[in-house]
Amino acid sequence: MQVSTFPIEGLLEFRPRIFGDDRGAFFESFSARTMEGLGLPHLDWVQDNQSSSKAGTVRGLHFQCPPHAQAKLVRVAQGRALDVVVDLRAGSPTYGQHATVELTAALGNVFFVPVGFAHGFVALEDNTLFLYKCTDYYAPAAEGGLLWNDPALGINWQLPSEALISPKDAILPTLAEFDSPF
Ligand SMILES: Cc1cn([C@H]2C[C@H](O)[C@@H](COP(=O)(O)OP(=O)(O)O[C@H]3O[C@@H](C)C(=O)[C@@H](O)[C@H]3O)O2)c(=O)[nH]c1=O
Repeated sequence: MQVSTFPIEGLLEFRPRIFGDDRGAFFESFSARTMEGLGLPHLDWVQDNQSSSKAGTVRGLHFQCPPHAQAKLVRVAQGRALDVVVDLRAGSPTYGQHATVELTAALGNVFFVPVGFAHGFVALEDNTLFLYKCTDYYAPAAEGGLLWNDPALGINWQLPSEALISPKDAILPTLAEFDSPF
C-alpha cells in the first residue's frame, strides 16, 4: 500500500498492493485498520454508491451540508476518471483550491475526501464504473453544489469529449455566489 498526501490538508490517495496470479488479481479496496493506522479517526461508512458513466460525463461538484455532511472514499472499478475536489472548509488556508487524482481500474487507487469538500469527477472512458463509500446517508434536502466549470476554480477537467452534464449540475452556483456551509 502506497499512501500519498496533497498540498491540501486532509486528502489522501491509497494505492493498494495488487496480488496477481493465474486466476486474475486481488487487492484490499478498503481497510479501516489501514486508515486508522495513518491517524484518521474511526469513521462510520454507512452507504456505498455506484454509478456508470459515458466518456465525458461530468458529475459534480457536490456535497451534503451539515448535519448530513459526508466524507467519501472513491475509486473506479472499470475505466478511468479524473476525480476533482474543492476545499470549502471555512477558514482553511486552501479554501477554494482544488486537487485532482486520476482514478483507474488498473491501479485500484482510492481517494479519501474528508467532510468539507465539494466532489466531482469526469469519466475519461465509456463505461466508467465509479464506486464510493460515504459516512452519511443520502439526504436530498441537504444537497449542495458548485458549478463545475466556474472559471474562478481554474480546474483542468481534461475532458475526453464534450461534457455531458445533468440539468441540475449545469445551474449550480459559482464560488463567488456561494456561502460555505462548512
Ligand atoms: C447521490 C444519490 C442519488 N440518488 C438518486 C437521486 C437521483 O434520482 C439519482 C441520480 O442522482 P444524482 O444526479 O445526484 O447523481 P450523481 O450526479 O452521480 O451524484 C453523485 O455525484 C458524485 C460526484 C458525488 O460526489 C455523490 O455524492 C453524488 O452527489 O439517484 C440516490 O437515491 N441516492 C444517492 O445517494
